[in-house]
Amino acid sequence: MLQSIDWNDKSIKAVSITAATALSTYVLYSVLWPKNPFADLPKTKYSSVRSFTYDPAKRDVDIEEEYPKFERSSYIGKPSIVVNDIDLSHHVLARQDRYKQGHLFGRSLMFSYTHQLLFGGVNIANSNGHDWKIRRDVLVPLFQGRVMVPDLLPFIVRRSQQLVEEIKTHKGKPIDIDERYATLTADVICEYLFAQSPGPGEVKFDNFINPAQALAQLKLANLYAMFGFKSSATREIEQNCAFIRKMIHKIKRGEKLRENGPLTLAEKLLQFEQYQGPEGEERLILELLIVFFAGHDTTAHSMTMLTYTLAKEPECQKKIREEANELIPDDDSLTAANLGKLKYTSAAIKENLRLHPVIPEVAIECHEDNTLGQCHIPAGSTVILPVVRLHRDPTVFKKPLSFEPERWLQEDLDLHSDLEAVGSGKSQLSKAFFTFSQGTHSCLGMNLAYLELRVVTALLAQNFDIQYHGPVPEICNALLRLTEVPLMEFHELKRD
Ligand code: HEM
Repeated sequence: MLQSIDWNDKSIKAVSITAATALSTYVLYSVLWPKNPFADLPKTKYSSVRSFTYDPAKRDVDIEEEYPKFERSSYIGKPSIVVNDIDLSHHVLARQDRYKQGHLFGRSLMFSYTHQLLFGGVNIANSNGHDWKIRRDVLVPLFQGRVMVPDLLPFIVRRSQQLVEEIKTHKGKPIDIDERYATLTADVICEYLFAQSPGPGEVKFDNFINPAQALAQLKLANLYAMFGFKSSATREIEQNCAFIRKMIHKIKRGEKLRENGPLTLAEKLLQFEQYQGPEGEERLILELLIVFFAGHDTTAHSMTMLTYTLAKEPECQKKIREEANELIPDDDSLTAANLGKLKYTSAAIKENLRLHPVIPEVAIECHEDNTLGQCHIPAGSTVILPVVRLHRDPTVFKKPLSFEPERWLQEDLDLHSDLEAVGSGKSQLSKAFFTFSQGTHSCLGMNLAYLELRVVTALLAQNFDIQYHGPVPEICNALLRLTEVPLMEFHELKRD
Protein backbone atom coordinates (compact mmCIF):
# COMPACT_ATOMS: atom_id res chain seq x y z
CA MET A 1 0.00 0.00 0.00
CA LEU A 2 1.25 3.46 -0.86
CA GLN A 3 2.30 5.62 2.02
CA SER A 4 0.11 8.73 2.27
CA ILE A 5 2.03 11.97 1.86
CA ASP A 6 3.06 13.45 5.13
CA TRP A 7 2.03 17.11 4.72
CA ASN A 8 4.22 18.44 7.46
CA ASP A 9 5.51 22.02 7.62
CA LYS A 10 8.65 21.22 5.65
CA SER A 11 6.89 19.80 2.61
CA ILE A 12 4.34 22.65 2.53
CA LYS A 13 7.23 25.09 2.57
CA ALA A 14 9.03 23.24 -0.26
CA VAL A 15 5.89 23.13 -2.43
CA SER A 16 5.18 26.85 -1.83
CA ILE A 17 8.76 27.84 -2.77
CA THR A 18 8.63 25.76 -5.94
CA ALA A 19 5.27 27.23 -6.95
CA ALA A 20 6.43 30.80 -6.24
CA THR A 21 9.62 30.25 -8.27
CA ALA A 22 7.67 28.81 -11.22
CA LEU A 23 5.17 31.70 -11.11
CA SER A 24 7.80 34.44 -10.96
CA THR A 25 9.81 32.76 -13.75
CA TYR A 26 6.67 32.71 -15.90
CA VAL A 27 5.89 36.38 -15.13
CA LEU A 28 9.51 37.43 -15.87
CA TYR A 29 9.50 35.38 -19.06
CA SER A 30 6.27 36.97 -20.27
CA VAL A 31 7.44 40.51 -19.49
CA LEU A 32 11.06 40.26 -20.66
CA TRP A 33 10.75 37.87 -23.59
CA PRO A 34 9.90 39.93 -26.65
CA LYS A 35 6.51 39.25 -28.14
CA ASN A 36 6.73 37.46 -31.47
CA PRO A 37 6.43 40.41 -33.88
CA PHE A 38 4.56 38.22 -36.34
CA ALA A 39 2.09 36.74 -33.86
CA ASP A 40 -0.87 38.10 -35.83
CA LEU A 41 0.12 36.41 -39.09
CA PRO A 42 -1.13 32.94 -40.02
CA LYS A 43 1.26 30.13 -39.13
CA THR A 44 3.08 28.88 -42.21
CA LYS A 45 2.02 25.62 -43.82
CA TYR A 46 5.32 25.51 -45.67
CA SER A 47 7.65 23.21 -43.82
CA SER A 48 8.74 20.06 -45.57
CA VAL A 49 10.58 19.96 -48.87
CA ARG A 50 10.16 16.19 -49.05
CA SER A 51 7.06 16.51 -51.16
CA PHE A 52 8.75 18.72 -53.73
CA THR A 53 10.17 16.06 -56.05
CA TYR A 54 8.71 16.00 -59.54
CA ASP A 55 5.95 13.41 -59.80
CA PRO A 56 4.63 12.87 -63.36
CA ALA A 57 1.36 11.53 -61.95
CA LYS A 58 0.64 15.03 -60.56
CA ARG A 59 1.72 17.03 -63.60
CA ASP A 60 -1.77 18.24 -64.42
CA VAL A 61 -2.89 18.89 -60.87
CA ASP A 62 -3.75 22.53 -60.29
CA ILE A 63 -2.48 24.28 -57.20
CA GLU A 64 -5.66 25.82 -55.92
CA GLU A 65 -4.49 26.89 -52.53
CA GLU A 66 -3.38 30.50 -52.52
CA TYR A 67 -0.61 31.23 -50.09
CA PRO A 68 -1.06 34.38 -48.05
CA LYS A 69 1.54 37.04 -48.84
CA PHE A 70 3.03 36.74 -45.36
CA GLU A 71 3.16 33.92 -42.85
CA ARG A 72 4.68 33.45 -39.40
CA SER A 73 7.45 30.92 -38.89
CA SER A 74 10.71 30.46 -37.03
CA TYR A 75 14.26 30.11 -38.33
CA ILE A 76 16.67 28.15 -36.10
CA GLY A 77 14.53 29.23 -33.14
CA LYS A 78 14.20 32.88 -34.22
CA PRO A 79 10.85 34.54 -35.10
CA SER A 80 10.66 34.92 -38.83
CA ILE A 81 8.33 35.94 -41.60
CA VAL A 82 7.80 33.88 -44.74
CA VAL A 83 7.33 36.12 -47.80
CA ASN A 84 5.33 34.39 -50.54
CA ASP A 85 5.63 37.20 -53.06
CA ILE A 86 8.02 37.56 -55.98
CA ASP A 87 8.25 41.37 -56.12
CA LEU A 88 8.70 41.70 -52.38
CA SER A 89 11.39 39.01 -52.51
CA HIS A 90 13.29 41.17 -54.98
CA HIS A 91 12.88 44.17 -52.73
CA VAL A 92 14.72 42.22 -50.02
CA LEU A 93 17.37 40.57 -52.22
CA ALA A 94 18.38 43.77 -53.99
CA ARG A 95 19.04 45.49 -50.68
CA GLN A 96 21.40 42.94 -49.18
CA ASP A 97 24.73 44.31 -47.94
CA ARG A 98 26.08 46.04 -51.02
CA TYR A 99 24.16 49.25 -51.09
CA LYS A 100 25.04 51.61 -48.29
CA GLN A 101 21.89 53.66 -48.64
CA GLY A 102 18.96 51.54 -47.54
CA HIS A 103 21.40 48.97 -46.18
CA LEU A 104 18.44 47.16 -44.76
CA PHE A 105 19.11 43.48 -45.15
CA GLY A 106 21.98 41.03 -44.85
CA ARG A 107 22.54 37.32 -44.61
CA SER A 108 20.72 35.67 -41.72
CA LEU A 109 22.99 35.83 -38.66
CA MET A 110 21.78 32.42 -37.43
CA PHE A 111 22.67 30.95 -40.82
CA SER A 112 26.08 32.66 -40.68
CA TYR A 113 26.79 31.26 -37.26
CA THR A 114 25.85 27.64 -38.04
CA HIS A 115 27.67 27.83 -41.38
CA GLN A 116 30.82 29.12 -39.68
CA LEU A 117 30.74 26.17 -37.33
CA LEU A 118 30.32 23.68 -40.15
CA PHE A 119 33.11 25.18 -42.27
CA GLY A 120 35.56 26.02 -39.50
CA GLY A 121 35.28 29.82 -39.83
CA VAL A 122 34.38 32.80 -41.97
CA ASN A 123 34.14 32.59 -45.76
CA ILE A 124 32.37 34.35 -48.64
CA ALA A 125 29.18 32.34 -48.14
CA ASN A 126 28.72 33.16 -44.43
CA SER A 127 30.35 36.58 -43.96
CA ASN A 128 28.40 39.82 -43.75
CA GLY A 129 28.63 43.53 -44.59
CA HIS A 130 32.00 45.00 -45.51
CA ASP A 131 33.99 41.80 -44.97
CA TRP A 132 31.69 39.93 -47.36
CA LYS A 133 31.94 42.73 -49.95
CA ILE A 134 35.77 42.54 -50.00
CA ARG A 135 35.63 38.79 -50.57
CA ARG A 136 32.92 39.03 -53.21
CA ASP A 137 34.70 41.78 -55.19
CA VAL A 138 37.76 39.56 -55.54
CA LEU A 139 35.91 36.39 -56.52
CA VAL A 140 33.16 37.64 -58.86
CA PRO A 141 35.46 38.59 -61.80
CA LEU A 142 37.08 35.15 -61.61
CA PHE A 143 33.71 33.39 -61.96
CA GLN A 144 32.32 35.41 -64.87
CA GLY A 145 31.53 33.10 -67.78
CA ARG A 146 33.92 34.78 -70.22
CA VAL A 147 36.87 34.10 -67.85
CA MET A 148 35.94 30.63 -66.67
CA VAL A 149 34.44 28.95 -69.74
CA PRO A 150 37.59 29.04 -71.93
CA ASP A 151 39.73 27.81 -69.00
CA LEU A 152 37.49 24.94 -67.98
CA LEU A 153 35.47 23.73 -70.94
CA PRO A 154 38.12 21.32 -72.35
CA PHE A 155 38.44 19.64 -68.94
CA ILE A 156 34.65 19.41 -68.43
CA VAL A 157 34.27 17.81 -71.86
CA ARG A 158 37.06 15.27 -71.24
CA ARG A 159 35.75 14.39 -67.80
CA SER A 160 32.15 14.01 -69.03
CA GLN A 161 33.28 11.78 -71.90
CA GLN A 162 35.06 9.59 -69.33
CA LEU A 163 31.81 9.33 -67.41
CA VAL A 164 29.96 8.26 -70.57
CA GLU A 165 32.54 5.51 -71.23
CA GLU A 166 32.37 4.30 -67.63
CA ILE A 167 28.56 4.16 -67.68
CA LYS A 168 28.68 2.08 -70.88
CA THR A 169 30.59 -0.66 -69.06
CA HIS A 170 27.52 -1.27 -66.84
CA LYS A 171 25.45 -2.30 -69.87
CA GLY A 172 22.16 -0.83 -68.71
CA LYS A 173 22.26 -2.20 -65.16
CA PRO A 174 20.89 0.26 -62.54
CA ILE A 175 23.65 2.48 -61.14
CA ASP A 176 24.10 5.18 -58.51
CA ILE A 177 24.55 8.20 -60.76
CA ASP A 178 24.50 10.68 -57.86
CA GLU A 179 27.85 9.43 -56.57
CA ARG A 180 29.37 9.66 -60.06
CA TYR A 181 28.10 13.22 -60.52
CA ALA A 182 29.54 14.22 -57.14
CA THR A 183 32.97 12.94 -58.21
CA LEU A 184 32.74 14.58 -61.62
CA THR A 185 31.75 17.98 -60.25
CA ALA A 186 34.39 17.75 -57.50
CA ASP A 187 37.04 17.03 -60.15
CA VAL A 188 35.86 20.03 -62.18
CA ILE A 189 35.95 22.52 -59.33
CA CYS A 190 39.31 21.13 -58.17
CA GLU A 191 40.68 21.57 -61.68
CA TYR A 192 39.69 25.24 -61.49
CA LEU A 193 41.04 25.73 -57.97
CA PHE A 194 44.20 23.57 -57.96
CA ALA A 195 44.55 21.72 -61.29
CA GLN A 196 44.49 18.58 -59.19
CA SER A 197 41.92 16.52 -57.31
CA PRO A 198 42.48 15.25 -53.77
CA GLY A 199 43.46 11.59 -53.40
CA PRO A 200 40.86 9.02 -52.25
CA GLY A 201 39.55 9.98 -48.79
CA GLU A 202 41.80 13.06 -48.61
CA VAL A 203 38.81 15.40 -48.53
CA LYS A 204 35.33 14.47 -47.30
CA PHE A 205 32.11 16.26 -46.50
CA ASP A 206 30.42 13.65 -44.29
CA ASN A 207 29.30 16.45 -41.95
CA PHE A 208 26.61 17.28 -44.43
CA ILE A 209 24.96 13.92 -44.20
CA ASN A 210 23.96 14.84 -40.69
CA PRO A 211 24.67 18.54 -40.14
CA ALA A 212 22.68 18.71 -36.90
CA GLN A 213 24.90 16.07 -35.33
CA ALA A 214 28.05 17.72 -36.68
CA LEU A 215 26.95 21.09 -35.29
CA ALA A 216 26.38 19.58 -31.87
CA GLN A 217 29.86 18.05 -31.96
CA LEU A 218 31.43 21.32 -33.05
CA LYS A 219 29.68 23.30 -30.32
CA LEU A 220 31.09 20.85 -27.81
CA ALA A 221 34.59 21.08 -29.34
CA ASN A 222 36.13 22.77 -26.28
CA LEU A 223 34.65 20.20 -23.96
CA TYR A 224 35.94 17.38 -26.18
CA ALA A 225 39.40 19.01 -26.13
CA MET A 226 39.43 19.06 -22.29
CA PHE A 227 39.26 15.27 -22.41
CA GLY A 228 41.96 15.13 -25.06
CA PHE A 229 40.03 14.05 -28.13
CA LYS A 230 38.59 15.63 -31.26
CA SER A 231 35.13 15.10 -32.65
CA SER A 232 34.81 13.59 -36.12
CA ALA A 233 33.44 16.94 -37.34
CA THR A 234 36.57 18.79 -36.12
CA ARG A 235 38.81 16.13 -37.68
CA GLU A 236 36.97 16.42 -40.96
CA ILE A 237 37.44 20.19 -41.14
CA GLU A 238 41.14 19.85 -40.27
CA GLN A 239 41.65 17.13 -42.85
CA ASN A 240 40.00 19.15 -45.63
CA CYS A 241 42.01 22.24 -44.70
CA ALA A 242 45.23 20.15 -44.76
CA PHE A 243 44.69 19.30 -48.44
CA ILE A 244 44.17 22.96 -49.33
CA ARG A 245 47.14 24.04 -47.22
CA LYS A 246 49.31 21.52 -49.07
CA MET A 247 48.32 23.12 -52.38
CA ILE A 248 48.97 26.65 -51.11
CA HIS A 249 52.41 25.66 -49.83
CA LYS A 250 53.27 24.19 -53.23
CA ILE A 251 52.53 27.57 -54.81
CA LYS A 252 54.48 29.40 -52.13
CA ARG A 253 57.48 27.15 -52.83
CA GLY A 254 57.33 28.39 -56.43
CA GLU A 255 55.85 25.21 -57.95
CA LYS A 256 53.40 25.76 -60.80
CA LEU A 257 50.18 23.82 -60.28
CA ARG A 258 49.61 23.56 -64.03
CA GLU A 259 52.52 22.99 -66.41
CA ASN A 260 50.93 24.79 -69.34
CA GLY A 261 47.82 26.89 -69.45
CA PRO A 262 46.15 29.44 -67.22
CA LEU A 263 46.85 29.99 -63.53
CA THR A 264 44.59 28.17 -61.09
CA LEU A 265 42.19 30.08 -58.85
CA ALA A 266 44.42 29.37 -55.81
CA GLU A 267 47.40 30.95 -57.63
CA LYS A 268 45.37 33.95 -58.72
CA LEU A 269 43.99 34.56 -55.23
CA LEU A 270 47.44 34.35 -53.63
CA GLN A 271 48.35 37.51 -55.52
CA PHE A 272 45.83 39.53 -53.49
CA GLU A 273 47.04 41.37 -50.41
CA GLN A 274 44.27 40.00 -48.19
CA TYR A 275 45.62 36.46 -48.64
CA GLN A 276 49.24 37.27 -47.77
CA GLY A 277 50.99 36.27 -44.53
CA PRO A 278 49.92 33.64 -41.98
CA GLU A 279 46.50 35.21 -41.32
CA GLY A 280 45.90 35.62 -45.03
CA GLU A 281 46.74 31.96 -45.53
CA GLU A 282 44.07 30.86 -43.05
CA ARG A 283 41.59 33.17 -44.74
CA LEU A 284 42.43 31.74 -48.15
CA ILE A 285 42.10 28.13 -46.95
CA LEU A 286 38.56 28.74 -45.67
CA GLU A 287 37.63 30.62 -48.84
CA LEU A 288 38.82 27.80 -51.08
CA LEU A 289 37.13 25.22 -48.86
CA ILE A 290 33.69 26.77 -49.34
CA VAL A 291 34.19 27.21 -53.08
CA PHE A 292 35.19 23.54 -53.24
CA PHE A 293 32.09 22.44 -51.31
CA ALA A 294 29.53 24.84 -52.85
CA GLY A 295 31.04 24.15 -56.26
CA HIS A 296 30.31 20.46 -56.46
CA ASP A 297 27.54 19.07 -54.25
CA THR A 298 24.91 21.53 -55.46
CA THR A 299 25.59 20.90 -59.14
CA ALA A 300 25.81 17.13 -58.65
CA HIS A 301 22.42 17.03 -56.95
CA SER A 302 20.88 19.15 -59.72
CA MET A 303 22.29 16.71 -62.30
CA THR A 304 20.78 13.75 -60.44
CA MET A 305 17.37 15.38 -60.28
CA LEU A 306 17.52 16.29 -63.98
CA THR A 307 18.49 12.73 -64.92
CA TYR A 308 15.57 11.42 -62.87
CA THR A 309 13.17 13.89 -64.50
CA LEU A 310 14.40 13.07 -68.02
CA ALA A 311 13.97 9.36 -67.29
CA LYS A 312 10.34 10.16 -66.49
CA GLU A 313 9.95 12.34 -69.61
CA PRO A 314 11.21 10.32 -72.60
CA GLU A 315 9.79 12.81 -75.11
CA CYS A 316 11.90 15.56 -73.61
CA GLN A 317 14.92 13.25 -73.60
CA LYS A 318 14.38 12.69 -77.32
CA LYS A 319 14.20 16.43 -78.07
CA ILE A 320 17.46 17.02 -76.21
CA ARG A 321 19.08 14.15 -78.13
CA GLU A 322 17.94 15.52 -81.49
CA GLU A 323 19.14 19.02 -80.66
CA ALA A 324 22.52 17.75 -79.46
CA ASN A 325 22.97 15.48 -82.51
CA GLU A 326 22.27 18.41 -84.80
CA LEU A 327 24.50 20.98 -83.10
CA ILE A 328 27.21 18.71 -81.68
CA PRO A 329 27.62 15.89 -84.19
CA ASP A 330 31.22 15.13 -83.10
CA ASP A 331 33.76 15.91 -80.36
CA ASP A 332 35.21 18.90 -82.23
CA SER A 333 31.86 20.66 -82.24
CA LEU A 334 31.59 20.63 -78.44
CA THR A 335 32.48 24.33 -78.25
CA ALA A 336 31.15 27.13 -76.06
CA ALA A 337 29.47 28.68 -79.11
CA ASN A 338 27.56 25.47 -79.92
CA LEU A 339 26.68 24.83 -76.28
CA GLY A 340 25.20 28.33 -76.28
CA LYS A 341 22.87 27.30 -79.11
CA LEU A 342 21.36 24.33 -77.23
CA LYS A 343 18.13 26.21 -76.53
CA TYR A 344 15.82 23.31 -75.71
CA THR A 345 18.44 21.56 -73.56
CA SER A 346 19.08 24.78 -71.64
CA ALA A 347 15.34 25.28 -71.15
CA ALA A 348 15.02 21.72 -69.79
CA ILE A 349 17.93 22.36 -67.39
CA LYS A 350 16.28 25.55 -66.15
CA GLU A 351 12.90 23.88 -65.76
CA ASN A 352 14.50 21.17 -63.65
CA LEU A 353 16.24 23.80 -61.52
CA ARG A 354 12.85 25.44 -61.03
CA LEU A 355 11.27 22.22 -59.79
CA HIS A 356 14.29 21.13 -57.73
CA PRO A 357 16.13 24.14 -56.31
CA VAL A 358 18.87 22.62 -54.16
CA ILE A 359 18.67 25.50 -51.72
CA PRO A 360 14.95 25.41 -50.98
CA GLU A 361 14.82 28.68 -49.03
CA VAL A 362 16.93 31.78 -48.54
CA ALA A 363 17.07 33.36 -45.08
CA ILE A 364 17.82 37.06 -44.71
CA GLU A 365 18.30 39.26 -41.65
CA CYS A 366 16.47 42.56 -41.36
CA HIS A 367 18.99 45.09 -39.99
CA GLU A 368 16.69 48.08 -39.67
CA ASP A 369 13.00 48.55 -38.98
CA ASN A 370 11.40 48.10 -42.34
CA THR A 371 8.12 47.80 -44.18
CA LEU A 372 7.42 45.15 -46.78
CA GLY A 373 4.15 45.83 -48.53
CA GLN A 374 1.87 46.72 -45.62
CA CYS A 375 3.77 44.59 -43.15
CA HIS A 376 6.06 46.00 -40.48
CA ILE A 377 9.30 44.02 -40.12
CA PRO A 378 11.26 45.00 -37.03
CA ALA A 379 15.04 45.03 -37.04
CA GLY A 380 16.48 41.71 -35.94
CA SER A 381 13.86 39.49 -37.54
CA THR A 382 14.49 36.93 -40.26
CA VAL A 383 12.83 37.07 -43.66
CA ILE A 384 12.46 33.67 -45.33
CA LEU A 385 12.07 33.44 -49.08
CA PRO A 386 10.56 29.99 -49.73
CA VAL A 387 12.17 29.29 -53.10
CA VAL A 388 10.46 25.92 -53.71
CA ARG A 389 7.10 27.50 -53.13
CA LEU A 390 7.72 30.70 -55.12
CA HIS A 391 8.67 28.41 -58.00
CA ARG A 392 5.19 26.91 -57.86
CA ASP A 393 3.28 30.17 -57.90
CA PRO A 394 0.45 29.39 -60.36
CA THR A 395 0.03 33.05 -61.31
CA VAL A 396 3.52 33.00 -62.84
CA PHE A 397 4.12 29.34 -63.73
CA LYS A 398 1.04 27.88 -65.42
CA LYS A 399 0.61 24.24 -64.43
CA PRO A 400 3.39 24.63 -61.86
CA LEU A 401 3.74 20.91 -61.07
CA SER A 402 4.33 20.01 -64.69
CA PHE A 403 7.80 19.71 -66.28
CA GLU A 404 7.58 22.10 -69.22
CA PRO A 405 10.90 23.25 -70.69
CA GLU A 406 8.94 25.16 -73.34
CA ARG A 407 8.01 27.84 -70.83
CA TRP A 408 11.65 29.01 -70.81
CA LEU A 409 12.25 29.10 -74.58
CA GLN A 410 11.55 32.83 -74.87
CA GLU A 411 13.81 33.67 -71.91
CA ASP A 412 17.46 34.67 -71.84
CA LEU A 413 19.39 31.40 -71.54
CA ASP A 414 22.83 32.94 -71.97
CA LEU A 415 25.82 30.97 -70.69
CA HIS A 416 27.64 34.15 -69.70
CA SER A 417 25.20 35.82 -67.33
CA ASP A 418 26.57 38.81 -65.51
CA LEU A 419 26.90 37.74 -61.87
CA GLU A 420 26.36 41.28 -60.69
CA ALA A 421 23.07 41.90 -62.49
CA VAL A 422 20.22 42.76 -60.15
CA GLY A 423 16.64 41.73 -60.98
CA SER A 424 15.51 44.81 -62.97
CA GLY A 425 14.44 44.52 -66.61
CA LYS A 426 13.65 40.83 -66.38
CA SER A 427 10.44 39.10 -67.40
CA GLN A 428 8.13 37.98 -64.58
CA LEU A 429 9.21 34.37 -65.24
CA SER A 430 12.91 35.11 -64.85
CA LYS A 431 12.23 37.35 -61.87
CA ALA A 432 10.48 34.42 -60.23
CA PHE A 433 13.46 32.08 -60.63
CA PHE A 434 15.45 31.94 -57.39
CA THR A 435 17.43 28.68 -57.66
CA PHE A 436 20.68 30.68 -57.65
CA SER A 437 19.07 33.45 -55.60
CA GLN A 438 19.22 36.90 -57.23
CA GLY A 439 20.77 40.25 -56.54
CA THR A 440 23.88 41.01 -54.56
CA HIS A 441 24.32 37.63 -52.85
CA SER A 442 23.42 35.53 -55.87
CA CYS A 443 25.34 32.35 -56.56
CA LEU A 444 28.94 32.84 -57.58
CA GLY A 445 29.08 29.56 -59.48
CA MET A 446 25.91 29.89 -61.57
CA ASN A 447 27.73 30.04 -64.93
CA LEU A 448 29.91 27.08 -63.98
CA ALA A 449 26.89 25.02 -62.93
CA TYR A 450 25.08 25.80 -66.21
CA LEU A 451 28.16 24.88 -68.22
CA GLU A 452 28.58 21.50 -66.51
CA LEU A 453 24.86 20.75 -66.75
CA ARG A 454 24.81 21.50 -70.47
CA VAL A 455 27.81 19.32 -71.35
CA VAL A 456 26.73 16.36 -69.22
CA THR A 457 23.07 16.48 -70.30
CA ALA A 458 23.88 16.71 -74.01
CA LEU A 459 26.41 13.86 -73.88
CA LEU A 460 24.20 11.54 -71.83
CA ALA A 461 21.15 12.11 -74.02
CA GLN A 462 23.23 11.45 -77.15
CA ASN A 463 24.63 8.21 -75.79
CA PHE A 464 21.86 6.66 -73.69
CA ASP A 465 18.19 6.03 -73.31
CA ILE A 466 17.81 6.87 -69.61
CA GLN A 467 15.28 4.93 -67.56
CA TYR A 468 14.17 4.86 -63.94
CA HIS A 469 11.65 2.38 -62.58
CA GLY A 470 11.74 3.09 -58.84
CA PRO A 471 9.44 5.20 -56.66
CA VAL A 472 9.43 9.01 -56.71
CA PRO A 473 12.57 9.84 -54.70
CA GLU A 474 12.33 11.96 -51.58
CA ILE A 475 14.55 14.92 -50.80
CA CYS A 476 15.82 15.23 -47.22
CA ASN A 477 14.43 18.16 -45.34
CA ALA A 478 16.24 21.43 -45.97
CA LEU A 479 19.28 19.70 -47.45
CA LEU A 480 20.43 18.79 -50.89
CA ARG A 481 20.51 15.07 -50.26
CA LEU A 482 18.07 12.42 -51.34
CA THR A 483 16.82 10.14 -48.58
CA GLU A 484 17.54 7.19 -50.85
CA VAL A 485 19.65 7.39 -53.97
CA PRO A 486 17.55 6.45 -57.03
CA LEU A 487 19.30 3.80 -59.13
CA MET A 488 18.98 4.63 -62.82
CA GLU A 489 19.47 2.67 -66.02
CA PHE A 490 21.49 3.92 -69.00
CA HIS A 491 20.83 1.89 -72.15
CA GLU A 492 23.45 2.59 -74.77
CA LEU A 493 22.25 4.00 -78.10
CA LYS A 494 24.16 3.08 -81.20
CA ARG A 495 25.33 6.31 -82.89
CA ASP A 496 25.97 6.51 -86.66
C1 HEM B 1 23.16 24.01 -59.42
C2 HEM B 1 24.15 24.45 -58.68
C3 HEM B 1 24.07 25.55 -57.67
C4 HEM B 1 22.99 26.08 -57.01
C5 HEM B 1 21.53 25.68 -57.16
C6 HEM B 1 23.48 27.13 -56.13
C7 HEM B 1 22.67 27.93 -55.34
C8 HEM B 1 23.11 29.00 -54.59
C9 HEM B 1 22.27 29.92 -53.85
C10 HEM B 1 20.75 29.85 -53.76
C11 HEM B 1 23.06 30.82 -53.24
C12 HEM B 1 22.62 31.98 -52.34
C13 HEM B 1 22.52 31.48 -50.92
C14 HEM B 1 22.05 32.53 -49.94
O1 HEM B 1 21.99 33.73 -50.25
O2 HEM B 1 21.75 32.13 -48.80
C15 HEM B 1 24.43 30.48 -53.59
C16 HEM B 1 25.52 31.16 -53.15
C17 HEM B 1 26.80 30.79 -53.44
N1 HEM B 1 27.21 29.81 -54.33
FE1 HEM B 1 26.03 28.55 -55.37
N2 HEM B 1 24.83 27.19 -56.26
C18 HEM B 1 25.23 26.26 -57.20
C19 HEM B 1 26.51 26.05 -57.67
C20 HEM B 1 27.62 26.71 -57.22
C21 HEM B 1 28.94 26.53 -57.76
C22 HEM B 1 29.33 25.62 -58.93
C23 HEM B 1 29.76 27.31 -57.02
C24 HEM B 1 31.23 27.42 -57.24
C25 HEM B 1 31.91 28.41 -57.17
C26 HEM B 1 28.93 28.03 -56.03
C27 HEM B 1 29.37 28.93 -55.08
C28 HEM B 1 28.57 29.76 -54.33
C29 HEM B 1 29.08 30.76 -53.39
C30 HEM B 1 30.54 31.03 -53.09
C31 HEM B 1 27.97 31.41 -52.85
C32 HEM B 1 27.96 32.56 -51.83
C33 HEM B 1 27.84 33.87 -52.57
C34 HEM B 1 27.76 35.09 -51.67
O3 HEM B 1 27.17 35.02 -50.61
O4 HEM B 1 28.25 36.13 -52.08
N3 HEM B 1 27.63 27.64 -56.21
N4 HEM B 1 24.43 29.38 -54.43
